Amino acid sequence: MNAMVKAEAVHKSFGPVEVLKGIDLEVEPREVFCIVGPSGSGKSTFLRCINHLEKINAGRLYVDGTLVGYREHGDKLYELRDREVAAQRRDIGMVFQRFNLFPHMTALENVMEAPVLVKGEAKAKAQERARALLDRVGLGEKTGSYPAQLSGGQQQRVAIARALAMEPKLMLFDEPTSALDPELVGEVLDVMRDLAQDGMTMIVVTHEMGFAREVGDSLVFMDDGVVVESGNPRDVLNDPQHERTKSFLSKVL
Ligand SMILES: Nc1ncnc2c1ncn2[C@@H]1O[C@H](COP(=O)(O)OP(=O)(O)OP(=O)(O)O)[C@@H](O)[C@H]1O
Repeated sequence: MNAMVKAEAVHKSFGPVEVLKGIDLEVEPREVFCIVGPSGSGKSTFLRCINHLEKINAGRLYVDGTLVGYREHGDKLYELRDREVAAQRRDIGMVFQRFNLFPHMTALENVMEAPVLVKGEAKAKAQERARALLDRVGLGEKTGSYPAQLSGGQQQRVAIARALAMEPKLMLFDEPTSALDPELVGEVLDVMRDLAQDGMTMIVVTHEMGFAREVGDSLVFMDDGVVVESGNPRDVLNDPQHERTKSFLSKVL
């Protein structure tokens, strides 16, 4: 079986600044793969490369065995057309730190939007699934609410339902709880835990070490654009081997 994500010597620079300096990793299907590390270490940039929001400069990045953003011919790479990129992106759901919901649409409309617009799904069918998804994230009573009428935790749960509406095979979470008031963090982590139990493949950039320890199958510690250390989350968090990991964890644990 293909790895769900495979990174081989992935490099990414912004102008002269090299942010990813050769990332190698593999995420297996159904795995909850956590990425931790200090601010500026390149965690978000790596997720954004998987989801076509950034283009890598060197190396290879695969999702489910398919090269991201390029077609390989011999040892040459050709950029994909927009249509092909859009098709690849459909398989990937992304949840950001800020919920990015459409403010003028209800929770239900936010969740239905992409299946109708992007996949051309019939409205009635999209609506039915959107209701079921909102129910699943505990918001069955809030389908008619606008984002401004919802708490941060509720908005983030709508954002998760919206990503799930496209039936992705991979979910990317970029610090999904770090913009929330502390009392709202748990409700979002509960939804993520539920997704993990359902077998969703998830890459989670997080500072929630409790979640990583409990729910994570693998964890990498990134610093300064490289993977410094990786392994089972319990092992890495309880007994870090590298000085940089030890120093970071001593500040956050
Ligand atoms: N579009 C961009 N243009 C220029 N520099 C960028 C761009 N995006 C990110 N960077 C830089 O890349 C570096 C890594 O940023 P990134 O957001 O990936 O780190 P991070 O580990 O996710 O940090 P944080 O935990 O603060 O979100 C930072 O120095 C950032 O300023």
